[in-house]
Amino acid sequence: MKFITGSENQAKMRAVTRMIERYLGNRDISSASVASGVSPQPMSDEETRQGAINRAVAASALQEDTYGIGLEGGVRIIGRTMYLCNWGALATPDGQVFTAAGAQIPLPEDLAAEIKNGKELGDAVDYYFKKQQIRLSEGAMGMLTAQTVPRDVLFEHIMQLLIGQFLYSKASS
Ligand SMILES: O=P(O)(O)OP(=O)(O)OP(=O)(O)OC[C@H]1O[C@@H](n2cnc3c(O)ncnc32)[C@H](O)[C@@H]1O
Ligand SMILES: [Mg+2]
Repeated sequence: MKFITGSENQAKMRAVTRMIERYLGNRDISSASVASGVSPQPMSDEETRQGAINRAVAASALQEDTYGIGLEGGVRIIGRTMYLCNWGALATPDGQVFTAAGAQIPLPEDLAAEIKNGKELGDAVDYYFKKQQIRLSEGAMGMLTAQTVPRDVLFEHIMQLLIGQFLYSKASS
């Protein structure tokens, strides 16, 4: 079983590697930058989910007999509140695609306003917290939860949901 993650982001790679090793054992896992096919800053659950699916399918297509993983971050608005949203997808070599979403929390109003003005969340978060490259470490989720849920842990949960559905489908087929 060979896996390619459709991103070079270290927070995503940490989550993928840890969860595959935990549930599927020692596997060949690599990463490659692939197109998400959606905007750099997805603005809805639909768009974020599609980005994850596109990355997973593109990563799976890079090599023969390879599973592709796509993880995508975005925001979505409910009423007057903007929430962080994250989606993941696992594409199998035979064309199945599993999807799962992560937990969501509201963004502070100032941060939401920056994103509504066209700023990417990654840049807006660095500016807001006066820190560099937060998206590669604890992420907005980690900063806004006093580090109780850093970005890699959020992605680990999504990976558990993807691997779990995959194992269930294999067991029940
Ligand atoms: O290299 P890739 O895989 O593209 O990783 P990324 O950090 O850009 O992550 P996404 O494209 O999945 O996320 C879309 C945008 O939202 C930002 N983002 C998403 N979740 C974030 C988080 O928890 N903390 C900081 N930025 C986040 C991210 O930096 C992008 O600007
Ligand atoms: Mg990106």
